[in-house]
Amino acid sequence: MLRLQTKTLLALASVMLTLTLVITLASLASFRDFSIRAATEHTRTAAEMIRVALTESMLNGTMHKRDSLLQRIAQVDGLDEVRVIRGNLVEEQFGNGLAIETNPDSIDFQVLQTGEPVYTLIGGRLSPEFRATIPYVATSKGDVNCLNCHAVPEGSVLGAVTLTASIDHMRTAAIMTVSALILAVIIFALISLAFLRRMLQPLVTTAHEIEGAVKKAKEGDFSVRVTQRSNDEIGAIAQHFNSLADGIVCKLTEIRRNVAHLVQSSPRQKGDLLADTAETVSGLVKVAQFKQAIEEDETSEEVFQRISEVVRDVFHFPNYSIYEVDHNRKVINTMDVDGIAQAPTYWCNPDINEKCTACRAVRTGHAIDGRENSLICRSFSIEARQSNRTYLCLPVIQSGGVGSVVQLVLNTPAEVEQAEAARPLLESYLREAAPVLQAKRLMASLRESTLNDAMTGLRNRRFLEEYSDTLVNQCKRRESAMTLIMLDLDYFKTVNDTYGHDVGDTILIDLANIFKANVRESDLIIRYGGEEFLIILLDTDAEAGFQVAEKIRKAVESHQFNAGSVLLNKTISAGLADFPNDGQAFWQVLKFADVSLYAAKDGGRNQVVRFTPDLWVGTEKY
Ligand SMILES: Nc1nc2c(ncn2[C@@H]2O[C@H](COP(=O)(O)OP(=O)(O)OP(=O)(O)O)[C@@H](O)[C@H]2O)c(=O)[nH]1
Repeated sequence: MLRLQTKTLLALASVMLTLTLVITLASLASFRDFSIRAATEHTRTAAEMIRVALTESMLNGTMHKRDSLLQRIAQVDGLDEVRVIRGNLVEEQFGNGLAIETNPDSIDFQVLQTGEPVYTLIGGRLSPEFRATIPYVATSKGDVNCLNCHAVPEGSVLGAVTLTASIDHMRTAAIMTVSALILAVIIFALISLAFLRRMLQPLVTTAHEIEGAVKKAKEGDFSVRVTQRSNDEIGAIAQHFNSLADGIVCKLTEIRRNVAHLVQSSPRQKGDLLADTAETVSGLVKVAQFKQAIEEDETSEEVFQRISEVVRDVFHFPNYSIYEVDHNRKVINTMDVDGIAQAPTYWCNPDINEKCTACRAVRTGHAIDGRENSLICRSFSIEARQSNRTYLCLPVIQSGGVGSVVQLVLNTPAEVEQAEAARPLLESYLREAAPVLQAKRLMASLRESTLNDAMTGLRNRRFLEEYSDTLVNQCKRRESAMTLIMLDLDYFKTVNDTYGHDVGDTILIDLANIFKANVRESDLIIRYGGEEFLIILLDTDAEAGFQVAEKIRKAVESHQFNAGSVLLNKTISAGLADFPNDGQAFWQVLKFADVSLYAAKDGGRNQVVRFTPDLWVGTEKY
């Protein structure tokens, strides 16, 4: 690439060279023209003088001495040869004349014939000479009447004079003049070049400095400044460039400060300030989009799935775990392993699921970095540790406690480095996820509470209303039956009346525990009304259900309820019906269980009555 200064100087040098050439050629041409004109005039004047001298010689009768006259004229400085040729008419009148006058060459001959002068250059390039051959024409109109002596017609050619003059001195003079001109132009060119170079120096240096600074800026280094060398436009460019660079650095620093505030740590700078900042800002934009997405998610499971996608797709970690600490802060649920939702615990000892304090991140609330010492958390999988893997566990703090943990399993030194770089942004994602997870958990527990009975911890009637369709569908899918048992404490009112409501509540809680102890985990126990309960035995027909109901009845009968100062014995009555054997609609079967309960009450209490169609005499809707 040609530099600006070189280009400008080369352009000027070319202009000067062309100018020199033009001046030289123009000078030579005009000089040649001038030389020829001057020689023509000189020779014409000399020819006229010779003609006058010869006329005078004729008048004075000294024509016979014309040879010496011509020789003396030829000695005049600048003339090389003077020769007179007689024309035919003169020879006819006065004879042949001198020998020299009778031997015309081709040019003499042409002039004698035409009566027109001929001017020409002869002698070649080395010693050029100018030759002029001029005719003498007879006239009666001048001072001397030629026709007085010459018996010729008016206008006849009497003869011709040939004059030869060297123009060597003129050529020397021309060369000297042109050389002087060229020298002057060269000196002018050199002075101009030096002046121009000096003029261009600040522009060129400033341009070089700006070029270097822009190159560095492209690599993200905005620290280079340009020296202000003058107070003209170049100086202004340097000044503007510097203030532009200052402005960029200032704005970028401000953006980085804000970004650092947002990610709560200084983003790593790899050298390119602009690219690093752009990368971090686009990372934060993704965090904001992530936040918006999880806020609109319905369940915490969906949020965990999005966190999993971030770890896998944004940060490109193939191996990781996501754990959720249960709301009672006792157990940990494994939400995701390597992108598989609800997968069994893989990268940690499964004991952490049962005892959440075995997870160091949950226990301490700090990030646990296994890179320095992989034994810092003993729950990390032994197999993984033996295969030189390490880990970085980041706790997600929800309402002052650890709500979840994201564990990165790092397989290679490159992944370890990658984790270090990714950590600030990943923690930003987790910070955004924390309140959303907390809100989802709160919503879930609120919803759970509306479906549960606060006193006994059993499901309530609202739960049954929401869940009955699912139950029916399950039954149909499995082609199995379920038994609905309605239960009611006998003479419970007297307990309240005698010992007060608190004792009554304690008895209801004890009763719920007896129910729980006598049915399968998969069965449903619902507090249906005040002291009325519904037990739904899944995959159980009425016959088997009756046995369970009996077992419960006996368990209650034999239980001694603590009424403060005394122990009480209480009994229950129960009625049961079978879905779908007793009825095709759930709420119909429930009604049948209810009427069976009333039959049990009517039958003397402390008994279980299985529904029979004769018990249903009503016609009302269920
Ligand atoms: N302590 C307490 N009592 C309740 C609760 N819910 C309902 N009860 C009481 O349970 C009693 C039910 O009385 P009744 O419907 O007359 O029935 P009962 O006295 O058990 O007699 P039978 O059912 O006919 O054997 C009422 O006194 C209610 O106030 C509760 O949550 N706690």
